[in-house]
Amino acid sequence: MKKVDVAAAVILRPDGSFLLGQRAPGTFYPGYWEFPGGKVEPDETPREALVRELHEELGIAVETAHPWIVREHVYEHAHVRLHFFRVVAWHGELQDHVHTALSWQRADALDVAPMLPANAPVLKALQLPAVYGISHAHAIGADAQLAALAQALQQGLRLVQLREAAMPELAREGFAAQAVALCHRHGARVLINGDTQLAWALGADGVHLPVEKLMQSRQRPEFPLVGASCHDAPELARAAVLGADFAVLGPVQATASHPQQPALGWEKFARLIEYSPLPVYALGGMRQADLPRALAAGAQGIAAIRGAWTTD
Ligand SMILES: Nc1nc2c([nH]c(=O)n2[C@@H]2O[C@H](COP(=O)(O)OP(=O)(O)OP(=O)(O)O)[C@@H](O)[C@H]2O)c(=O)[nH]1
Repeated sequence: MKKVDVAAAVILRPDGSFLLGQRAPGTFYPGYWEFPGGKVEPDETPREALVRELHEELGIAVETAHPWIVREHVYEHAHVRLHFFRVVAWHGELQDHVHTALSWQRADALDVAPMLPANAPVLKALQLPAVYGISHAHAIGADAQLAALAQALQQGLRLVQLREAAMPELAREGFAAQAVALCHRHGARVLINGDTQLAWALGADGVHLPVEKLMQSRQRPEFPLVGASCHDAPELARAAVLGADFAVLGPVQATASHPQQPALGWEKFARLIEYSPLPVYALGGMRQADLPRALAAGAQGIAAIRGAWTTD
């Protein structure tokens, strides 16, 4: 079956809600909900199609659209390749010309159904925040890390990785137990790097797979959330095949924590994730100030070790 490229828009409001449209009678999957968008014409880029479709369908002019994930799905009528964009700025009054209804929705509290079958993983990706904080208690000490974690959670951090393979086992378990409890008190999700058993024992939300574990795993670990560390295209492909929820790719810039790894730079980062079905965080020397750059490159956001903690 021929592949059909489609541009799809996650039109986001500052409160995190996004727009869905209900497909009209007489189309494929009538009554199903979808992200606004449509087919890419032969002479268009996906971005150009996005701008045209949103103008035609909704009467709005796109100001800022970040490329995001690309997902393929085989329907009875077509093999579609959906190029998702996150539209964060636009102007004009919303006037729907093609749907039965429009609705602003939140990924964690969807109250319209059914969604088009290709879109379930997209809703899961929409629940990921822009910043992924990675602990380094082994370097700064457990108490300092817990204090920094508490402060970052207070300031809105919602996704955390405990990356403490370098800590002695007992100390690591004690630290992780406190950190998991602290994250959960703040409604943040927390993943344990590399240690499935510890993640189970502590009731963590998932595991984060270091590269060796990613390449060895035959099956997705059974957790609500699975992340994976990647440095190149084969590793990103492996994370997608395994069914991870997101990947971390780096180092984008040279860092003190990984001086031996050559930096990718933003251009190569953007090229590597151009067709990624998974959301990807940029890692390596990242600070809050790098977030706009990361989003423009197509990232989910930034993953930071030093840059996530304000008190070290
Ligand atoms: N716009 C949009 N299309 C989606 C989404 N998810 C998804 O699988 N699709 C598929 O991508 C294609 C979108 O094409 P379209 O909206 O331009 O065309 P259509 O099938 O409604 O009819 P058409 O042949 O009259 O253009 C459809 O096959 C649709 O099922 C989504 O979230 N938004």
